[in-house]
Amino acid sequence: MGYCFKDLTATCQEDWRRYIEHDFVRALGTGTLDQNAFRCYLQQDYLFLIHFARAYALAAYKSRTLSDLRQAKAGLSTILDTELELHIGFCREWGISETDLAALPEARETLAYTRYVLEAGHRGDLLDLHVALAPCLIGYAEIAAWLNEQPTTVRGAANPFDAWITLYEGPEFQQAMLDEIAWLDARLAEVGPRRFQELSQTFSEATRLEVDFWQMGLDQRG
Ligand SMILES: Cc1ncc(C[n+]2csc(CCO)c2C)c(N)n1
Repeated sequence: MGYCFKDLTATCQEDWRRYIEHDFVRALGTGTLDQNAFRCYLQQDYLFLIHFARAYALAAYKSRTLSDLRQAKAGLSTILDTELELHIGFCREWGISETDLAALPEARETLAYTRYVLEAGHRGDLLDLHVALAPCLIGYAEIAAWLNEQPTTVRGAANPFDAWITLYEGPEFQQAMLDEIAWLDARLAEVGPRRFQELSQTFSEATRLEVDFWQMGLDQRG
C-alpha cells in the first residue's frame, strides 16, 4: 500500500519524457515551429478541449464531496473561460471563425485521446478519471516550466508562440498542477499494487496519446 503521483510517471518514464520534450514542444520554445503545424494542432485542440470540458463535467457528476465538485467545476471553467480564449484568439488572427472551428473534422488522434479519457471515466470511478486527465493537466504545466529552463527557449515578441507558453506557465495552471498532484498523492496513498497497476496503465496510455497529439501537429494531419 502507498503510492504517489511520481510513481505514475516513474512507470512510464520514457513515454513521459517523449511527451514533455517532444520535437513539437522544442520547436514551440525556439519559435521555429512551422506555422501550419501550430495551426493544425490548435484547431484540433479546440475540438479536443470541448470533449475535455465534458470530461470535467463527468468528474463533477462522479464527485461525492463538495470539494471534489468544486475542483471539477474549476477545471471546466478554466477550459471554457481561459484556455479556449487562446485558441479562438489565434484562429481569429488567421481569419478562422468559431463556426469554422466547430465544423472541422476531428483527426483520429483527437478522437482516440478524448474518447479514451471519457471511457476511462465512465468505466471507472473519480480516481480513474483523474488519472486519465493527469497527463494533460500536469503535463502542460510541466512542459511550460521545462521550456522556461531551456536556454534555447525564446520569449517575448520574437517568438510567435509566446502566448502559449505564457498561458501554461501562468499561476492559474501552475497552481492547478500542484493541487492535482496533492489530490492524487492523497488518493494513491490508499491504493494497493493491483489497483495501482490498473491506474498506471491508464496513465501511460493517456501519456502516449499526448505524444501522438503532438506528432499529429508536426505531421499536419489535423
Ligand atoms: C492535447 C492537450 N493536452 C493538454 C492540454 C492542456 N489542458 C487541457 S484541459 C486542461 C485543464 C483545465 O484547463 C489543460 C491544462 C491541451 N490543451 N491539449
